[in-house]
Amino acid sequence: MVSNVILDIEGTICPISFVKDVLFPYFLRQLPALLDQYPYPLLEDPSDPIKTILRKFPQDKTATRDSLYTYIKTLVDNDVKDSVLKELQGLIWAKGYHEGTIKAPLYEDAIRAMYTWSTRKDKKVYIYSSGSVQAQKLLLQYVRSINEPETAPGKDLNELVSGYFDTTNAGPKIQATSYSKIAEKINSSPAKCLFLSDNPKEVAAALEAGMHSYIVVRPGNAPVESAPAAKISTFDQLEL
Ligand SMILES: CSCCC(=O)C(=O)COP(=O)(O)O
Ligand SMILES: [Mg+2]
Repeated sequence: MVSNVILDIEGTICPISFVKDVLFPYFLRQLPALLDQYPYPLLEDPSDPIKTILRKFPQDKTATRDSLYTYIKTLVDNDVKDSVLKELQGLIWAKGYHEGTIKAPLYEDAIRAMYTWSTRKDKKVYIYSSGSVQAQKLLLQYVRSINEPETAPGKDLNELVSGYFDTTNAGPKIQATSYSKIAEKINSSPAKCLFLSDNPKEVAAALEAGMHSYIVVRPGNAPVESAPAAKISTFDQLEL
């Protein structure tokens, strides 16, 4: 029996287009002004959280403002799941979410299932995304159903989630050991966990760790050629 449902975010509970067309462009618009406020090379300053993150990028990239900008932009343009980039993005997106500029459109079946599972005594919902834990919490704090207008009042779904995992606290999403670690952290055997993701490599890693897993197919996702597991197109197909 499945006791823990672990959800990927992009391409699973929300469209990839929200990340590519809303979140990434918002981040890139804020980036020049953010980098302009510092002298280079970046020196240590524990009192400044942004500078502290920027200094985690490779030292040769932080030598000048332009080399740092080019490096970060290249990571974003290539959708590199770099943990320092993800930490920085979480910090920048916070402004957009809190100001009301950004609201995350979630698939209606995903919202419904999260409510249903989290209110059952025998189920818990977790998140595992390449986005930082801070970015995950923000995204779930400002949610609208994908079928509602952008002006719809936001819902906060964080109370439905029992824990958040990213590449920093669990490890890379395409490695089986990350899923074993998550199971251990939530005091569960992998056999009692179900992982849902759009990425077949992530699904293969979860299966290797002994979890149940399905590939989630949503409009706009990359076509899945060789599938390591069955595909679902809505969470309504799951009988848990
Ligand atoms: C949750 S933060 C925004 C999405 C993001 O940056 C990302 O890399 C999502 O990757 P996922 O593992 O959820 O497919
Ligand atoms: Mg995904």
